[in-house]
Amino acid sequence: MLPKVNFTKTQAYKYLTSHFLTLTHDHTIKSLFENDPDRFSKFSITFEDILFDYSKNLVNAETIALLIQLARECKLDAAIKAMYEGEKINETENRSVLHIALRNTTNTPIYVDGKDVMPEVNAVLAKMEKFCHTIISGIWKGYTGKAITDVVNIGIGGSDLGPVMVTEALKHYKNHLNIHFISNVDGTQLVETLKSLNPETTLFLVASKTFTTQETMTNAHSARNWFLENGAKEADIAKHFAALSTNEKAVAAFGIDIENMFEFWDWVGGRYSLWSAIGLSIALSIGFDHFKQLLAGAHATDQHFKTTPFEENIPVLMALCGVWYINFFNAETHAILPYDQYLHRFAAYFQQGDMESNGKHVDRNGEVVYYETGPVIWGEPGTNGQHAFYQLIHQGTRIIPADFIAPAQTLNPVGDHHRILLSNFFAQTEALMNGKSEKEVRKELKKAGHTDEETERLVPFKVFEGNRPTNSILLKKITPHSLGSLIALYEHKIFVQGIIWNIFSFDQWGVELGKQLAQKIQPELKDNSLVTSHDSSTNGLINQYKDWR
Ligand SMILES: O=P(O)(O)OC[C@H]1O[C@](O)(CO)[C@@H](O)[C@@H]1O
Repeated sequence: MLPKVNFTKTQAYKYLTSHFLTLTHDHTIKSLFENDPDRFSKFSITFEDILFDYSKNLVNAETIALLIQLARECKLDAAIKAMYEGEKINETENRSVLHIALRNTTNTPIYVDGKDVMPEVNAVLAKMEKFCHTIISGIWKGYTGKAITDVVNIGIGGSDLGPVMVTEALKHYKNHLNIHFISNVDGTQLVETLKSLNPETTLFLVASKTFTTQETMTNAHSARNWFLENGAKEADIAKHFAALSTNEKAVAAFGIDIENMFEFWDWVGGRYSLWSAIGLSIALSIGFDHFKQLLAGAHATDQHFKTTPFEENIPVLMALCGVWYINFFNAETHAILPYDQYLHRFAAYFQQGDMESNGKHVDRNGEVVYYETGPVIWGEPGTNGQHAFYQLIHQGTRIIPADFIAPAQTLNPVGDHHRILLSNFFAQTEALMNGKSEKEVRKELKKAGHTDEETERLVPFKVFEGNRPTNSILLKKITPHSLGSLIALYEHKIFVQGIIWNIFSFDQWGVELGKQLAQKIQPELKDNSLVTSHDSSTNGLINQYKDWR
């Protein structure tokens, strides 16, 4: 059982409330640097090939000490232990939460209901490895004797976003196989994807934890129809369809050979499943050795999170800084801004990871909370974001804590590109912190030849308040290992915040209502009869749709 502490009732929260007033009145981030030449070394941590710099936050040593006291009062250490020991901390679904077991490369036993899960984890990994070898090498033949050239992952949510994000992030390491993803039930994605494919050389991976998700099953059935309508027979399905699931019965009912099923378990949350059989498209794309490196990178973070004192623990500090801004500064969103094109789906991935986990308004006692919980997560790769939405981060009315992520080494050295990219990465966090004062603006305008009158007119628009908080995460290079570590840092950050906020981070009841209503509306769309069973807006929209279709 997880501890159930209301963090707003702790001593630390009380202290933080008064500390907030003194710190925000007396300091800016800029002044914190001016007053402490060692600030960077005090507020940054190097872990393997990742430098986490949180010095450009509105925190001092006292803030961090109080936030850590808060974590202790919320019994974070007991919660971490409970997760790592396989306790059923997903209490509303009565499940353990063990994505850490999927990448437990040191193979220490982890027990669920008294049974070590590692033999099963290793058996599936071995099966995946063998499968990857036969597909990538071309030993596996399609129904006309040709090798597989294209792999289509059919899944949605956690059965899509992780594989999409990682295959994109590790594109540099990919082999000859073309990997495609179909997630949306909008037939457009299916039709556009299948257009370029040859059934003789295409492998479909039907990725669904439950194997009941409507979008995925609809797409999987349509893909099977396409396969059969284009020359293949029922008996050929075994050579072209595999399933990644926990639900053997439903996989068999769909007609997929159980030999081609890659299993995982109910203790793997959908949005934490890229490390499981759900990662098969990743392993096929980059090869199994690279996939193992991805797991090893995540395992290294798991060890860091489990064994490092909170003062030096990156996910703990990421989480606590987030709590500081959300619960004391009323920050509503958190931006993830990777200065690396390969990470272009990283923010989208953690939209599900974070928002499906911590988008909760009921605490672990079943009480409605009166404090803020999970932030809105958003972001795009820099420098594209700079030319789109950074205006609001620099000069808008809201506080937007942001993570800036960049690799020191590029995988694609071309001319001066990487130097330009990284100079922007460094410049942005500096600009957000320092801003530009009236005095500086005046000097600049005068130097540019503006009259006194013009200068005074323009000054207010050109001032940057600064004092906008950021984390910088500098990686040596994007590798399967470093990416694995980075993803796991964010996963554990989400866990820590869920513990502080006293919410259950591993269920997702909030996605059910819309699904239920869609099931109810679906039969109403069959014919053209007038619909009157809903509110007037929903009726009006449905009836107009019927009129126009
Ligand atoms: O893998 P499944 O069972 O098809 O579920 C897909 C997704 O649907 C959800 O249950 C709800 O969106 C996610 O948590 C999950 O990742």
